[in-house]
Amino acid sequence: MDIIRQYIEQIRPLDEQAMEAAQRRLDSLTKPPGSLGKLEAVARQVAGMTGSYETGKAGEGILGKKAVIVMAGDHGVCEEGISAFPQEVTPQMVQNFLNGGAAVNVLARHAGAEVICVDMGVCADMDHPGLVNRKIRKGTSNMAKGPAMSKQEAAQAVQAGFELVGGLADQGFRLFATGEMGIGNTTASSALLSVLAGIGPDQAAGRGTGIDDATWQHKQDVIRRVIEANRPDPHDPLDVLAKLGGFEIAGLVGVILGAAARRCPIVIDGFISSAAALVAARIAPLSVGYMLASHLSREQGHGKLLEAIGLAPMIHMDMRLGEGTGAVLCFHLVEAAMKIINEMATFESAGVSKG
Ligand SMILES: Cc1cc2ncn([C@H]3O[C@H](COP(=O)(O)O)[C@@H](O)[C@H]3O)c2cc1C
Ligand SMILES: O=C(O)c1cccnc1
Repeated sequence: MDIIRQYIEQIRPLDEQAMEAAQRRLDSLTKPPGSLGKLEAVARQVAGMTGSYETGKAGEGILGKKAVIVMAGDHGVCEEGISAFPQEVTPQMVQNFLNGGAAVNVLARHAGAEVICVDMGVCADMDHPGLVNRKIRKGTSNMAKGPAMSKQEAAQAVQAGFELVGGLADQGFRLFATGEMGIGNTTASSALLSVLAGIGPDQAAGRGTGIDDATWQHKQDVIRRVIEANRPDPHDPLDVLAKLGGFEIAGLVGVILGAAARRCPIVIDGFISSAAALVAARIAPLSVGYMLASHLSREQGHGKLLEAIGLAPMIHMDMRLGEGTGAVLCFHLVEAAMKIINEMATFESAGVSKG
């Protein structure tokens, strides 16, 4: 797909000089070298993304405005009985996001971030002034019987996410998080992990919204059937995404690539967001430099997913919700890291003796 090739070409490696300057600055601050651990690593990485550690001039936040992009879509594979909740919860939760009552809304308000809610393929007619409509189709096809999406639909969803982030960057947004809503999407994400990382469904699939033992075994069988029915090519990430993904997952792939193309940090949420991140990493390996993994979800397989991308999570909070909740929580840490590198006194300015 030509458009995706163009996106890949827009993603540049991290700026090594800016990272070295950040490291020198970190080592000049009034603390033993390296003593702020991952906060220092985050500050250095963000400097590599943006080209300088000297942020804070943008006004709204130390990096600029911040947004969590919550993409929603339904999944045909729900017909197979793989979730503890019915499909109508997807549009009901979208309404909840729009009313400001979901967990991600509360945490986004706490972090001073906007929630951008996007209909990528919800199985209902949604009409609300606050909802971004990028609906590809009302729900994917049942991937236990054939491809979830056509390759063209998957590319269209990636394009929607990429363009959305570009538009937000034009409005001064500089720090992004991924979020999603879609009953059944842990099944799609587990199937993506299984094929892209070569892990059996018994290791790749977790309990999602909280299924019992029998349903968990059944979910693994469904994933085996899904892979058998589609035979995706593990070396063709767009093929895997189209056959086993979802509209919201494909949209998030575009969001991640779009943030990387704009040299903005993209904080990755839990299991489903990380499945999108793995697809993005396989499409454009340089995009990994712009990713910050937020938390380690309780969902089985999340650790392996992050390992396959080469990311380490910032926090362990025993969360397993999605929506972008863990990622938004980590906005505080990313901003804290940038404040440390910009605002701390140096040994010289504070007159503190070096060791
Ligand atoms: C009320 C409610 C709110 C949610 N917010 C996120 N999810 C999470 O659960 C779903 C995935 O789990 P599964 O694959 O088992 O269906 C996704 O929508 C995910 O975002 C929710 C689920 C529910 C029930
Ligand atoms: O980690 C997640 O994102 C997750 C886990 C279970 C259910 N929904 C989301």
